[in-house]
Amino acid sequence: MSKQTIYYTLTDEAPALATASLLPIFSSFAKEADIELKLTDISLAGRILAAFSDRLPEDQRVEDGLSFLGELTAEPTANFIKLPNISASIPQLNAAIKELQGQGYDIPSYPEKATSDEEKDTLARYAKLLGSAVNPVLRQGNSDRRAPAAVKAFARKHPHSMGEWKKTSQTHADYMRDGDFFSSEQSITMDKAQDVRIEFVDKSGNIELKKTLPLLEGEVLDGMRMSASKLRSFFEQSLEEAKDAGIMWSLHVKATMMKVSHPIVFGHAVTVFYKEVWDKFGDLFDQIGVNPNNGLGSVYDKIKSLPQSQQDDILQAIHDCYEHRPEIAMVDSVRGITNLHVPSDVIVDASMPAMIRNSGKMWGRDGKPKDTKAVMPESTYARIYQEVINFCKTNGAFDPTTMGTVPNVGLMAQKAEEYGSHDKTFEVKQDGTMRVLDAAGNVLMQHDVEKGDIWRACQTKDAAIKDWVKLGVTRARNSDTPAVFWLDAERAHDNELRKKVELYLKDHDLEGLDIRIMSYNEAIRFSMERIIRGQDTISVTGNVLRDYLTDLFPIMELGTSAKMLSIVPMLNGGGMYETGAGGSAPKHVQQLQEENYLRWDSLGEFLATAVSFEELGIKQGNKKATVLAKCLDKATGKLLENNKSPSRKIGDIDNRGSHFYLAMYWAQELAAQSEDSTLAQKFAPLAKQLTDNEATILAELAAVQGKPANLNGYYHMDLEEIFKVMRPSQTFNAALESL
Ligand SMILES: NC(=O)C1=CN([C@@H]2O[C@H](COP(=O)(O)OP(=O)(O)OC[C@H]3O[C@@H](n4cnc5c(N)ncnc54)[C@H](OP(=O)(O)O)[C@@H]3O)[C@@H](O)[C@H]2O)C=CC1
Ligand SMILES: O=C(O)CCC(=O)C(=O)O
Ligand SMILES: [Mg+2]
Repeated sequence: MSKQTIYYTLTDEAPALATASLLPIFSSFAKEADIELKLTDISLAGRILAAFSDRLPEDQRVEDGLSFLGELTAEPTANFIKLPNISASIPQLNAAIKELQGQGYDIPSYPEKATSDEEKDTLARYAKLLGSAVNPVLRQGNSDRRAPAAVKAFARKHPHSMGEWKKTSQTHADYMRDGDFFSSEQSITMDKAQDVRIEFVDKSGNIELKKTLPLLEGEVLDGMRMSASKLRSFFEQSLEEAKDAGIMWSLHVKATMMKVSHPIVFGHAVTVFYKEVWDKFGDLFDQIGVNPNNGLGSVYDKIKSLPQSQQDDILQAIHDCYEHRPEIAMVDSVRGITNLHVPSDVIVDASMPAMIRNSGKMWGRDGKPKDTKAVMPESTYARIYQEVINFCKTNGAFDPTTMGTVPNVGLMAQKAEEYGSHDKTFEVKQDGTMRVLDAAGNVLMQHDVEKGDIWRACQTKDAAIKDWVKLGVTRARNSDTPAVFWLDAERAHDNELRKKVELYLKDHDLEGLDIRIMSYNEAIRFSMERIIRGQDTISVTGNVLRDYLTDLFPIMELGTSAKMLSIVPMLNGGGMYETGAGGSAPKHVQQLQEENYLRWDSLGEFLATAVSFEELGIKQGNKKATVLAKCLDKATGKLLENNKSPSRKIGDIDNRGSHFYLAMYWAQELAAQSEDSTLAQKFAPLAKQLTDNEATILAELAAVQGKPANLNGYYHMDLEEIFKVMRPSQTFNAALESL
């Protein structure tokens, strides 16, 4: 049998660090089944260098890992393990560029404004790297995320803490009642393949072509607009209400996944909250390049070039705003980082569940948890959070020891819905009309717009929808669990989808299955009523709800979405196995740098890798891979059973310690199994070596804790250095090498 390849991604922050310890273990074990794990760089820094490869000297060029993997998604044998990566906001991108320049890479800075051709080219290259730039390329299939039985059993036995909910809690979700995308959405299904045109028509009738879109037969196209003036009034009103009620105010957007629309929304929040600052210094800010869409951090950054007295005036004006505004939720109260500092700091999918788990409280300036008005302007999805809050107020906090589970089947293939919307999202420059015309010139949809409004289109391909329906039914069948399609009767887009869902469900044997279609509020209530009775309900949702629900429920059920199994069965037959459903945990890197302790839990990597091996067994007949997979799953179960996951605090076993236990249990399982005697013989000595040296290895791992660790970079860490930092046990390393 020829060698089979699994591509293991090198990403950013905590997952990249964990990779330095874990990949050598996976590779050593995999080679016994003729499997090679190839590290492929899709980190933010790697993507920046690849984008400017042509401008760099030979020895500084790097492979374009993302394009490589992107092309490979078309192959039926594609098998990737993807760890979470940074979906960069502009401040993150700038920091990464600065770091690379400091390391001697002659790459251009991010241009604030692009006038020359060269600047335009630079901006276009960086635009491709911004926000959610990796996932839509690699996720060439729909999403299947769930908590495996062993993980669920562990959470029931060792529950994480849950903050108590009081009926008197004043926390609530707030969203626009009018003027948002929800209230203006229009949607059509194409009856034939054709190019449609997106145009802007000004008040004098001049037409500007914004974009031509080639659409396929059966493709669903949506158009919607958010009114800037209504958004601003909404923010103002929400601030006044929070002030009057004496509660905090917090903003939750997803500036990375909705990388064009949400930074603009975020920018409006900044300029409404700090209105007086912008009234007074707006012109100056324009001159020095302050961009509110990049947060208040942009002000602090840009004013450094001004004389001290002027800086003091600006800082005073910012301070004065706090006098009449409600208290603002903090990202880091010790460092004074507010909710409005950086658009990527408060990501709705992770921040809302964290708040709900924490008695509905966010952190105040004094570091104390407080009730908050959680503002998510777009009402489409924000309403579900109010349902959860109401539910917790009535029923108390969820109980991880008894609650059921809500796995998700999410529509995201072929850049479905918001994933593909970025190049069709426009901030309107003057009053007029945005419209979409078919090839014959008929108007398919149109919206009256005003200067500053955000207009966007989304497209969803028929093949993606068909596959999503199939995946939903398959999951319902395989897990014998009711499945709910979350389709809102009030949404134009969902009504188009509903017709297809009803049609495609007929392709499947539904005998004995419980499959329903419900609006969002109904669906979440139904799922929560069941969950507190220990019952499971599959949510079959669109792309944004996929993102939101796969943090929301896992964070209640398991404490973190890092413990999810997250699979992308690709439309062309390959598979991508993602690790967990959360992000790259920047806080964890800080802890490692300060005290050489990494609390990242690699459970997601363990689960994903087992499925990746399992697939090689099924699709390529690699029997040894099947045995590796089974034993890895058993080892993961044992690791959970014996509580060998990393703890949060120094002194215990961290990420590296948990990897050692995984390797030891895995080797023990392989030595003990009888399906493949060659593997059993091969792993018996390793199992013995690791078991005999457990105390020595743990001592070697513990010895490095407590001192700062140097990574020679944050975005572009020194790989050799991180392998050294993450593999400090010579005894363990030698044992692996002896295989
Ligand atoms: N799939 C992807 O590629 C995704 C990428 N991202 C990116 O990740 C970055 C950070 O996003 P952010 O919103 O802060 O969300 P994160 O999920 O990275 O962090 C939130 C918190 O979740 C906990 N956490 C997450 N993963 C783990 C893990 N494996 N082990 C232990 N704890 C974990 C940590 O909490 P605690 O410290 O309390 O233990 C962490 O501080 C952003 O750049 C974002 O774009 C975000 C989502 C998905
Ligand atoms: O693509 C992204 O930016 C984030 C994705 C994410 O949060 C998720 O898939 O859960
Ligand atoms: Mg998410």
